[in-house]
Amino acid sequence: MFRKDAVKLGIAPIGWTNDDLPDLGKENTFEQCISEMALAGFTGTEVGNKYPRDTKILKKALELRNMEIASAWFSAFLTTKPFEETEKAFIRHRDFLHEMGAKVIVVSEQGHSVQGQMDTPVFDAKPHFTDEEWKRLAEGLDKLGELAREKRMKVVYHHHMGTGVQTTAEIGKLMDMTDENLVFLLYDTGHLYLSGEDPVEILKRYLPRIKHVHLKDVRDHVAAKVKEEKMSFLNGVREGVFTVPGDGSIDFTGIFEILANSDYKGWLLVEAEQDPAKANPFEYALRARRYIREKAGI
Ligand SMILES: O=C1C[C@@H](O)[C@H](O)[C@@H](O)C1=O
Ligand SMILES: [Co+2]
Repeated sequence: MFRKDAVKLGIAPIGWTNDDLPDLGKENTFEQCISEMALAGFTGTEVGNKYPRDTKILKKALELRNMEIASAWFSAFLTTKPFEETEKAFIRHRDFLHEMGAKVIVVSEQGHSVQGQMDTPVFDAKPHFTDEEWKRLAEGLDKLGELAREKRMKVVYHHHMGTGVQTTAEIGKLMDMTDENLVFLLYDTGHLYLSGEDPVEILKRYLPRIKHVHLKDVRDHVAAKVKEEKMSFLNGVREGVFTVPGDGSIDFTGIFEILANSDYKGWLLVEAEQDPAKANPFEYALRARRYIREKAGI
């Protein structure tokens, strides 16, 4: 059983409006999105591009609904651009999140990433970093980790389909090459399962370094189609490869048990990008909330 004060439940706006596929949910407003999140029983969210960037306005809208900001995605380009470019953008992002009260900063290396390319087959064309790129990535992440620590925050690295840090071996290499006190891991069930990794094994292995969790489920039959038809990551999303926990093929029982019996403290954040015209986001948020109550007892 989870300790009541250990975890908070959040949900990402990506089921309502998808920043990577802006036509998905373009009709859904920021207010509708956060109101439905709160109504479904969540108290936190990540930041989508419809959210106001003025922290006063954003805080007020969230406070009215008893919601808070858990974190927000940051794209790093440590392998392909001068460090200073990533550093400058990171500091702006960090300060915004700090002002909003978040404790973790989601970072993903987007150098050579194919996750945003509409026609690149995600299973065939993921990048592989050279030794030099690994070094730049690890050293850069340590520096971002130090910048986060200045504000008593943590960098949580997001392994991701279509990027250079996707597989078990790549996650292991990143964990080995970075400072365990500066760079932490974001555990995203959907990306691990879709990639063919064992989510339970990764959870057990890196538990002390996991400081943020994305709960995402995968529809097996769509995943098979994405592979066979050489679809891109985004076309896979459009096709419905991801869904909310309990609606796909991942059994979350063991995952919840391991987290509940560990020292994990932080967010469990449902993140299920799919077409809101096919999967009503409010309805799916309610389903996710019910599943978490049944399986995790919270
Ligand atoms: O955390 C995430 C943020 C999204 O932009 C991304 O593409 C999604 O798959 C994800 O896991
Ligand atoms: Co995620």
